[in-house]
Amino acid sequence: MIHVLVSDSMSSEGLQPLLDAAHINVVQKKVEEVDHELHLFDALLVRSATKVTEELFEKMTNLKIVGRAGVGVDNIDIEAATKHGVVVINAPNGNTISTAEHTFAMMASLLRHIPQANVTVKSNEWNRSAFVGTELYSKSLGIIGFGRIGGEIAKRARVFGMNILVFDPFLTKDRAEKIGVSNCTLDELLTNADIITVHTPLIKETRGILNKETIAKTKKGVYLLNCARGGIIDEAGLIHHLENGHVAGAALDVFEVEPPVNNKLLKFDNVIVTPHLGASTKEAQLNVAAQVTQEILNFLDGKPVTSSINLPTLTKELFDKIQPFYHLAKKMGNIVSQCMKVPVQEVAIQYEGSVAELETSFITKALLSGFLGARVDITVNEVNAGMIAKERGISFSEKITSNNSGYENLLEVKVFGDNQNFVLRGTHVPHYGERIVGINDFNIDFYPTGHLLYIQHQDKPGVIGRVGKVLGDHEVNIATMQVGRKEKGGEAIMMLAFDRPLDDTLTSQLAAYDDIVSVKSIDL
Ligand SMILES: NC(=O)C1=CN([C@@H]2O[C@H](COP(=O)(O)OP(=O)(O)OC[C@H]3O[C@@H](n4cnc5c(N)ncnc54)[C@H](O)[C@@H]3O)[C@@H](O)[C@H]2O)C=CC1
Ligand SMILES: O=C(O)C(=O)COP(=O)(O)O
Repeated sequence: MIHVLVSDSMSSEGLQPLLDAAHINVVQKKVEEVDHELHLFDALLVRSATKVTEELFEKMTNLKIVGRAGVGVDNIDIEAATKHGVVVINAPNGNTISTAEHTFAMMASLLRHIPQANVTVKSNEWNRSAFVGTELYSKSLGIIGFGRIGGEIAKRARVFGMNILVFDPFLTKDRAEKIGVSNCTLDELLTNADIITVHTPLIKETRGILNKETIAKTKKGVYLLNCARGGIIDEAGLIHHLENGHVAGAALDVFEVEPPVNNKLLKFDNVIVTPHLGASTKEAQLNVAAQVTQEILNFLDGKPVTSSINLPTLTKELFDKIQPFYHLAKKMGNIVSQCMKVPVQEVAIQYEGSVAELETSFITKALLSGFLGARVDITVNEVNAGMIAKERGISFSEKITSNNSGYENLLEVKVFGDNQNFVLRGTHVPHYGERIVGINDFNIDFYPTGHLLYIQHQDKPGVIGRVGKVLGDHEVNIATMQVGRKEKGGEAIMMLAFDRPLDDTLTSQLAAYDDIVSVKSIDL
């Protein structure tokens, strides 16, 4: 008998195939209610309420798979799941429409003061002049984060006669053209939008993307919406601009702390709120429950799953052989992604030497997952990297070459982006480890780990000394340093490694020097 625990409320229609399976025992109870039987369960199904922690994995010793009936997996400790050998799956597109519709409903409500007016009429007031609204028609809607939900909102906004401004650094020209929107810079969006809505994942780059400083750049009287994740709009910054009257109103479905406790935002008349209801429709709940149910059934049946977000199931023998290249490829993808912060159309990987005899498709996916990992909400891995690349309009290819560049094995990745290409070469030396041996046309040799600084500069006396002095003046210790050049006095590169991350002011200071062409900080 297989035991499945469903610990958050879920559509029973969606769960039906699991409930019908004779060999599966489904228990619909909260984790706390089955504390003494946790070791029995093979599968766990959750929404956002259950916190799937390391401690829970330790108690659920028989657990093989966690299914998240929704998109965000921030309530699941993915690293712990992977460590415990538990596959985590989600339902990435089951609630897209519902969340887009909820955002739209919030936008209309905000501009027409519907929640506030509703309260007064029910309190026997009839004050029409207090609730004069604003039309959506011909207003500019700024969408920050143009993935599944952002794209659906744009379609609806167009029908309402709105102008659409999009900011998404990873949106390719092709996809933008297909949907009929044009990408702009964040500043262009901030200064031109009448209404701004955020639909990015909550990651380092997007936490507080709207804050005291960025909101100050918006039009006076701007409306702001967050139906993605609490923290993408910095709550303190929003409060500041509500108090000074710069922001005309805000609609929030999500909060930095949920449920909100003593949150000042709830005190503003021009802030309307819902309790994280984006995905709460019958349809979305049926979709997400049915999707994870099917995936769990496939998985328990030994069939492949399509929306796994952590490690795939690999035989140990195969994994042992490709493990060194897996780690190298992942880091190479990550380095390229951090050096190419522009939309990318193509990733081409080439294998040379002994690595070409292994399961290269898996290594290609590892490289892609390293590349995409910094750009999307869900944890990208070898299982879903190809699918996500395709969704983002990024094509990828792999080629085995008979070239002999002198290395026992060599991986080369070429990335083609908007007006910019990048080439990185890496090798794995047994008993010595991973090495990056080439960047664009330059030969170099460094260990890809920790905090790195990649500097393109002119090969002139004093440049290296100046870099050393700036870092020294800031008490930054250089752990290792490699330089490469093509010809005397021409273009050159430096790769420096540090024991701690560098702050942005330091990289900007270095980038300002005449003979320094670019400075990119890389964290692995
Ligand atoms: N309120 C609710 O109940 C729900 C909230 N969500 C949240 O909505 C968010 C978006 O979901 P999807 O559209 O399905 O995800 P998605 O992954 O399809 O789209 C996210 C987009 O954000 C972009 N992005 C990444 N970093 C960025 C940056 N620094 N600046 C601007 N754009 C950036 C990505 O390129 C991508 O296009 C997720 O965080 C999800 O958790 C999702 C469903 C329901
Ligand atoms: O899918 C998501 O990311 C959501 O935020 C929806 O969360 P929920 O399942 O409604 O608790």
